[in-house]
Amino acid sequence: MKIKGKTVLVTGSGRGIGRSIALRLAQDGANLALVDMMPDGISAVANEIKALGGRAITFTADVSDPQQITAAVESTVHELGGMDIMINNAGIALIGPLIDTEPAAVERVMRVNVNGVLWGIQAAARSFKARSIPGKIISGCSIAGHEGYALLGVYSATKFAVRALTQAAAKELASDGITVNSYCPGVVGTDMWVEIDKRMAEVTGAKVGETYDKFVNNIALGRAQTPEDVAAFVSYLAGPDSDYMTGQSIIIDGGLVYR
Ligand SMILES: NC(=O)C1=CN([C@@H]2O[C@H](COP(=O)(O)OP(=O)(O)OC[C@H]3O[C@@H](n4cnc5c(N)ncnc54)[C@H](O)[C@@H]3O)[C@@H](O)[C@H]2O)C=CC1
Ligand SMILES: CC(=O)C(C)=O
Repeated sequence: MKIKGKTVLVTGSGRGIGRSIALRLAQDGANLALVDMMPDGISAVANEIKALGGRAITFTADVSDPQQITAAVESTVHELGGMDIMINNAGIALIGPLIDTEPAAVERVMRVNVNGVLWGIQAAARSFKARSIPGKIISGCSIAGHEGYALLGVYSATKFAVRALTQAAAKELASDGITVNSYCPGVVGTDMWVEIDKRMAEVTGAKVGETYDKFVNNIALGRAQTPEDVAAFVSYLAGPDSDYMTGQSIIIDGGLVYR
């Protein structure tokens, strides 16, 4: 209950990792603003939070549009009486060989994974500074932000960029008492990995399920990561025990990438 009474905005919280983060932080006592491009998921998650006795509001917004994400932050402050923690979780995958990658596909993944995180950092930092509060900004990175993966090359580049933004924002915002960190999961069994596995099968000729199994078999702890594993770490990043940490993109992957 270390974040009881705090207000948290989580992007991409209609399913997968974002949904688990929202539920975990609601259990920790936070009020939630749920943001996603798809309205149905966040509305279901809001109902789950309310059933737990928590408070949640929803905004359908595209993180790649700075106006939409700024509006979501401002409405959260207005409707919930504040916003203390921003979680830039929304992201999309792009799977395929670099030599075949089309400009439009690169632009799309950059707009969501890189620009989306930048606009989220910007909107949150402006809001924290305007209200003179020591907020926390937490973004979704990946093991692919520490190692470039074959057939996930552009996606990996976007996650390296998230690490760079995390470091630069931490340096720029430290004097305002704002901390900026990222979480770097490994192989989490969400819809994103269903898509990665399916597309990898199309590109490499592997059977459906084979690529996922190959990745999971390399995890030292012997199992795929659950969204709840990620949410437990984000709970630490959102709480006061991480107050002295800033500029870090921390791997939590069950033992797959060692840095
Ligand atoms: N699944 C995995 O193994 C890993 C995922 N990650 C990262 O964690 C984050 C969440 O991943 P998952 O939950 O697996 O993905 P997911 O695909 O299951 O869920 C992503 C959510 O984000 C929303 N979203 C996508 N684009 C959006 C946009 N432009 N604006 C607003 N919402 C948008 C989707 O509607 C969806 O609800 C992503 O940043 C991903 O790159 C990092 C490492 C591993
Ligand atoms: C989706 C993702 O980030 C990986 C490396 O699995």
